[in-house]
Amino acid sequence: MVTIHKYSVEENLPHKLGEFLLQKQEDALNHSPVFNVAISGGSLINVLEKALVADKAIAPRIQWDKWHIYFVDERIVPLDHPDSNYGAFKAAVLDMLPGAQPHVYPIDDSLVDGGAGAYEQVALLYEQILPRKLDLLLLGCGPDGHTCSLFPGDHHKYLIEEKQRRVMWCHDSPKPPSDRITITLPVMEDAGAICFVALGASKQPTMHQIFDVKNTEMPSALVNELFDAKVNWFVDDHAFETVKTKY
Ligand SMILES: O=C1O[C@H](COP(=O)(O)O)[C@@H](O)[C@H](O)[C@H]1O
Repeated sequence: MVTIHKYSVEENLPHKLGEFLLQKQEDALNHSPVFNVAISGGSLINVLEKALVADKAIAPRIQWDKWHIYFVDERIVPLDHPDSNYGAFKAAVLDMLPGAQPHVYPIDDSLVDGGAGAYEQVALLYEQILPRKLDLLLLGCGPDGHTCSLFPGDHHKYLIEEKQRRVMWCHDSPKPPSDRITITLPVMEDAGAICFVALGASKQPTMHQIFDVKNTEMPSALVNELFDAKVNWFVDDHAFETVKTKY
């Protein structure tokens, strides 16, 4: 059974997420010198800024020098482009840190020349950079139920069905920018924990499909089904308002 952490605006979800991340940090550092976490882009980044930078009860307890931060997906644009997941994280979090910086591993497409096979090279390179087992994956969930750059529909099924390659690419994402690099399910299978964050009334139909209908055509619902015991969802009461099933 997945674990749902549901909060109202007054209950301050970013603070609760911050406490959860502190616990995950402690769990990891109890058995390892580093905390390996991979993050998404999109709306998650603003929540991370609130939880890890703006929250004065959480921020001083984050041991940034021990955090190794990877990305679960990236849009193929320059890293300083507003659509870059790394760029968004840098602007919202990294540039705001007053002291120690984490070790950060962007998915950097400028490492290849853009010729034939360039995307495959970026994916293969990132596969070598990613640790086999990440302590935590922090995921978003798009309105169509996509997570990372794993999109629903027959056209993108090859990404969901991939069993060998841990990092893949696609050229025709239904959500722009169209060229993307993404982790695949084997990375999720090996991860210690998975945590989704989904906020706001605009996510209501998606939450209904995932938690009532259990529509596993949606990659986020499939992640629930495959990895249930280690999956957490941080949701606000707006996003979860129309979910009927009790969790
Ligand atoms: O394009 C992307 O979208 C998803 C979901 O974003 P959200 O803004 O609806 O939360 C995100 O998790 C992913 O990393 C990103 O590339």
